[in-house]
Amino acid sequence: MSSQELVNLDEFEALAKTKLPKMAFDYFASGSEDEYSLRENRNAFSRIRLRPRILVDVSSVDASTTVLGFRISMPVMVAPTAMHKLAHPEGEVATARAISAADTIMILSSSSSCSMEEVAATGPGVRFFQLYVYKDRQITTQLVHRAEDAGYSAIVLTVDTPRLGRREADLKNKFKLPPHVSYKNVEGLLNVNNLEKTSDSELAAWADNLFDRSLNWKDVKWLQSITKLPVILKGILTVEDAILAVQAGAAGIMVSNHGARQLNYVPATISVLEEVVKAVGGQVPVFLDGGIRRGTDVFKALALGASGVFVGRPSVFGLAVDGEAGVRKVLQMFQNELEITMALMGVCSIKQICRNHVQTEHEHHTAINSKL
Ligand SMILES: Cc1cc2nc3c(=O)[nH]c(=O)nc-3n(C[C@H](O)[C@H](O)[C@H](O)COP(=O)(O)O)c2cc1C
Ligand SMILES: CC(C)CC(=O)C(=O)O
Repeated sequence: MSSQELVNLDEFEALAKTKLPKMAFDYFASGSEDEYSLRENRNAFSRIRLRPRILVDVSSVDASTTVLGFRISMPVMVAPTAMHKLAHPEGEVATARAISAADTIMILSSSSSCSMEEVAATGPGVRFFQLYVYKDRQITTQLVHRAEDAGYSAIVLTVDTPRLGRREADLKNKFKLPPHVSYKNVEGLLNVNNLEKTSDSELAAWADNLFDRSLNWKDVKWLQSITKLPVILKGILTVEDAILAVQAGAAGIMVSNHGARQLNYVPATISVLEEVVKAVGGQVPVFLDGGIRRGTDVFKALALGASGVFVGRPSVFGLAVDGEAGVRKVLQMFQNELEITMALMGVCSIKQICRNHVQTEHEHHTAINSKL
């Protein structure tokens, strides 16, 4: 079946499952431990209702928006996900082409299977570089400078991964990269031959051996001291940390629980978005990822104050199903669903989306109780 026949992301995921080896599919799809947060990332969206306005002239609907000064076709961007060659032989190069064709922003994972230079060489496109801080700060610094040289426009520092969450599927599968897939950005830089086998998952052992667990707020300043690029902090789930992030000079915040792959029992990202926006939204853009699968999800996040959203697994499943064409189709689906949602909500531009367009579960119950 071609990706052109698929009508939603659940179908992409189901088809990806039939195409990929179990070890790869499980790595992409799973969350940590018993996956409470993974289910919540989706379920929390279904608890938010929409309040459409009618009889608005929606003959022209424009979903375009601006992120960090870049004009893009829609407020849906692509989150960093590692190891795209596990999904398709062309890896991140194919993903990058599809994203620039869709005229939106890609965050390239520092753990990509094509190098950041190979991705940059695919042609023009707005790209940010996601950073994991390695114990070896010299190599970390090199990565940041290479990203600058290759034309990346921001550094996205992931702050929720001092260790890898317990992904039981990976442990059971004894996750291991096949010979044709490697951490391209650090190839020849990090000594990976003598890694201590701390876990049955090679990925967890990689993080255990190489990631800098001492990473703390002072390092955000350190990162700013080695780059002129704006620094976005990815993985914030509390108002307290959002305030610290702004104090530390973050140019933006990503409310994210890493696709529910790190700490289980953290809340769904959409359920903490509004309090973070209330605390710091006036100062920096607040983005969200986690469980976005529909145009209506995008709309809900924007109504609760997000400046844009990112999708992780959807682009990987698109890639697995049909390479570059699959990722293009996934992004087209988001654009199309968002535009239809906007029209049915009585909204012609992203700026018109406001808080009154959504009703949370709590508001729904308050409204019912007040009538009793
Ligand atoms: C397979 C996979 C690999 C990921 N790799 C990275 C990574 O290298 N760096 C990072 O900051 N986040 C990584 N993430 C987290 C994503 O950036 C993002 O937060 C998450 O996927 C969003 O949730 P969603 O998949 O429900 O859209 C990864 C997520 C997945 C599913
Ligand atoms: C290489 C890994 C640390 C990538 C990652 O963040 C993930 O699998 O969630």
